[in-house]
Amino acid sequence: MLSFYAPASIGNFCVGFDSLGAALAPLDGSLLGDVVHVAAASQDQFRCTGPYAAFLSGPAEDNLAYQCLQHFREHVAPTMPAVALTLEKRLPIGSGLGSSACSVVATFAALNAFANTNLSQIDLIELMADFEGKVSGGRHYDNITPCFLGGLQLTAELVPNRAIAVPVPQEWYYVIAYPGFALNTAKARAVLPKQQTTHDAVEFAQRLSAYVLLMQTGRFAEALTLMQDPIAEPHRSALIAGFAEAKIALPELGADLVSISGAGPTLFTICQTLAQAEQCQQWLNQNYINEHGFSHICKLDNLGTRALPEGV
Ligand SMILES: Nc1ncnc2c1ncn2[C@@H]1O[C@H](COP(=O)(O)OP(=O)(O)OP(=O)(O)O)[C@@H](O)[C@H]1O
Ligand SMILES: N[C@@H](CCO)C(=O)O
Repeated sequence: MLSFYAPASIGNFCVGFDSLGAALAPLDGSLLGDVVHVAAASQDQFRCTGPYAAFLSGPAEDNLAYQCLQHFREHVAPTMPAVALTLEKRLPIGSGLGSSACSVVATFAALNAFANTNLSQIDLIELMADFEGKVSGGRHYDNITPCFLGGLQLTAELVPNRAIAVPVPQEWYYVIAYPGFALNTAKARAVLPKQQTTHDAVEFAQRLSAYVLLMQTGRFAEALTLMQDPIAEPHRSALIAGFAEAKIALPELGADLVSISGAGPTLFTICQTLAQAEQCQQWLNQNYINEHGFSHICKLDNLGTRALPEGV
């Protein structure tokens, strides 16, 4: 049996709407992402298990992982032997942590390995983005590529190989807090303005290009000062109960940045020390998350999607 883990990710990474994303690795070593198991079988079978499987209790046809299996069988590897595919759904749906991307990426990575198809990086990313785009109300790569490749990725159709890794400082800690309620990505995209003024478009390009160049040259403190999101945050914060309060409270506890992870409602902070990250996490546990929510202090996951040793 093959088992593939695909990590959660922060879409947009504040400055790069639809263009920048980072994969997450909790400090405590827990698996914050989905796992897909593939084993040989007498005929194709699909199962969804795990803590969030109950939120995908409809027919298999509605599950992205099953749709990816069907597509792979019909269009990529028709001669692949029959498989039993199990999605271990470990991330909440509509979380802003790239939950749908995790299922899609883990499934295609596992099937690509099982069938020895050796698809190129571009072909795999394109397949993954097709399926992510089906449910999220727009085609974007900023969960798919960090989830697949790890690290912080500048990612778009026009980027060579769809992704370029951007360096990050070792010192940054990322506190993520999922408040315990869902926000559908398509709904969070629908509240955004359909057009930007020339001034706003130019400013977005200036901010993102300066940010990436500063990160690339190790000028991390200056890069951090550019982390603002005029594109999505002003329109989405009203959809996320408690976000405005957190944006005020957390900088006083040492957060250098408070922003929305992907389409929300998960929030993330950047802190320079573990002590500051712990203070922010404590505040978020007390003030932002309900009984269904959770928080983690993370570093970036530099491995991306990978095979797990048997028995994990
Ligand atoms: N395996 C799956 N994982 C997640 N969502 C799935 C899956 N299969 C089907 N879906 C459906 O896809 C939709 C995903 O919604 P949405 O894009 O808001 O979630 P998300 O991926 O968690 O968001 P985000 O990318 O902001 O983290 C839901 O309607 C959900 O029912
Ligand atoms: N870039 C996407 C990420 C979705 O998680 C958005 O903000 O809509």
